[in-house]
Amino acid sequence: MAQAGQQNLAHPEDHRPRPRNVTREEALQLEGCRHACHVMFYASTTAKLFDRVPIRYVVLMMMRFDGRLGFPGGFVDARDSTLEEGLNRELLEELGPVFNTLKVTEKDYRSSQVRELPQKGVTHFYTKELTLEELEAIEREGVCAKDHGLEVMGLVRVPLYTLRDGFGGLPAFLSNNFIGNSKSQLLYGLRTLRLLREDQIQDAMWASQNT
Ligand SMILES: O=c1[nH]cnc2c1ncn2[C@@H]1O[C@H](COP(=O)(O)OP(=O)(O)O)[C@@H](O)[C@H]1O
Repeated sequence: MAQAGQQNLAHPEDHRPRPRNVTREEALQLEGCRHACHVMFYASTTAKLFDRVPIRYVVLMMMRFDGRLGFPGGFVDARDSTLEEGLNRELLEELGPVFNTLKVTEKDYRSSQVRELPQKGVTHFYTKELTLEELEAIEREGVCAKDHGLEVMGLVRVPLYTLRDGFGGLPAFLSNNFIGNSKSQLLYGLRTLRLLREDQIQDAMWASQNT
């Protein structure tokens, strides 16, 4: 799986080592590091905001217990025989009973990144397209999940449009605080799945940083 395109968004004056892309096989051979898996669920929609602005895709992230945005998922541990088993276990805890039947599989795997600090760890990223009905079932049943109101404060939809003021929508969303490399994973997902064009992504990033 090609790994190009997932960029590290560290501040230019931040001299900490950047996370680096590795293949799944390389990642699994690394010793002494924890593995975490996260997934971006998305679904296409014909809905329009104010009957005018096409939503195009519903992309799910979540507000975490620490006030930062991230994707559903978490650490894989010794209980789990595969990365996907660990991810599906986390999804059941965070998002609830839908994940007794809906499963993320190896074919949904997209990329892995290793970071050295504060401690060595690997984050594996998955994307999975759902029907709008499946995605809405996750949103509805999420309130019944074990972690709801604790580790998960709520699911949020990522606005992919930019409003006429040039900031509302995706640029404003990108100005939030994101956990780890989840912002870079979001942009990577939007880019590689072609949910947005490259110029739309660049414009939104520019507006987010300069407005
Ligand atoms: O959406 C994400 N993308 C990438 N890394 C993340 C994301 N959410 C959390 N992390 C990182 O993954 C690791 C596991 O955190 P998380 O809070 O998901 O696990 P847990 O629920 O098992 O405690 C931490 O190092 C955290 O910084």
